[in-house]
Amino acid sequence: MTEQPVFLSNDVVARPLSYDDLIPRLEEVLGKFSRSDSSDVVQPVRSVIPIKNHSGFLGMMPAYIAHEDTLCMKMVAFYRREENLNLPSTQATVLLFNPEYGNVTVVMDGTDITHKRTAAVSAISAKLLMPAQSDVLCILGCGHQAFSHYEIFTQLFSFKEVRVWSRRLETAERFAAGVPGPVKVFSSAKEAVHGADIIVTVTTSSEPVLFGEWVKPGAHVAAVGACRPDWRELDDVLMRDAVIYVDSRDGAAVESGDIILSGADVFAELGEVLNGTRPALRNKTTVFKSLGMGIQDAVAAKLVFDKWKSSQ
Ligand SMILES: NC(=O)C1=CN([C@@H]2O[C@H](COP(=O)(O)OP(=O)(O)OC[C@H]3O[C@@H](n4cnc5c(N)ncnc54)[C@H](O)[C@@H]3O)[C@@H](O)[C@H]2O)C=CC1
Ligand SMILES: O=C(O)C1=NCCCC1
Repeated sequence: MTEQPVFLSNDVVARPLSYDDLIPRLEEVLGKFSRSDSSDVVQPVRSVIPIKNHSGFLGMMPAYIAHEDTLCMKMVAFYRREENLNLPSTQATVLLFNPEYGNVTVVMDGTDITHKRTAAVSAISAKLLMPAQSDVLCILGCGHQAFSHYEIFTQLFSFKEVRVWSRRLETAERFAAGVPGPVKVFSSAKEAVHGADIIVTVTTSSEPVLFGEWVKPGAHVAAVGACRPDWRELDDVLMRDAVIYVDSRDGAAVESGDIILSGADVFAELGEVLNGTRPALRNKTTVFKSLGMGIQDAVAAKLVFDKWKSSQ
């Protein structure tokens, strides 16, 4: 009944977690989350405490998915890392519980889960909201999330051009050398963004890095960084002019500086678009403001554990 929990290291977690498995599961759970009549999915807004001495935060992300009886908690520490490139900006651990007894059955490194489920949700937003003809992908920020976003976006879609920019040119050059396909490195974000159909922002910046006046009308932006109420990646012009989609309205109202400080209205949750209760306004400039959700980690962790068990 209360056996010792299994520990799965990041190598073990990363192997079985494929985007092909992840995307349909994420679409399903996002849809359920956004149904007002559904009690199948329980997930409060993340509770976050500051780690004052280290410019960091610790987020607790519990989730319960009743129909598959998955009880999960991710704990994620994240930091503002403008200066110190040798320290990680995000560290996550995922726990799976036995829902009947309440004991922890599995402890997993949450690194790969966090990289892949975040990129997969951005890709879902792009599938729904990017212009029908999307030739140019631009990624601002060249860290871990940039790699996972590059991986899934180039797997799912065909771009004629992939562009990158980061605060430091050498980081962008290292990124370009580390991915399998051709990438154009830019030393200016404005030039990188010019004419792009999809823009992914994956920086640890707390100030805007993307400005509305640079963005091509009709483009889609997946905004992944700036997960604190006083942090920004996007300026007021973009937030005012674009149609804003989020993963969770409740989360966005509490955690997203881009939404709170610009006063922008949220048009829809991604789950509402997946359910067909709100439209995907593909012809307009759209922003998907991602904050991350415990249910996303729960479905990813369940996939990993089921595959691991069947391989034993
Ligand atoms: N929405 C979600 O579900 C999730 C969001 N995140 C957030 O995504 C962002 C990226 O995460 P990682 O790739 O893991 O971080 P990372 O530390 O690996 O990479 C961050 C990148 O941003 C660049 N950068 C830092 N400050 C900048 C500035 N002022 N202007 C432009 N570029 C700057 C760095 O040079 C680096 O290339 C973070 O803000 C993180 O908190 C992370 C996980 C999940
Ligand atoms: O959902 C997550 O995981 C994270 N969200 C925002 C900040 C870092 C991790």
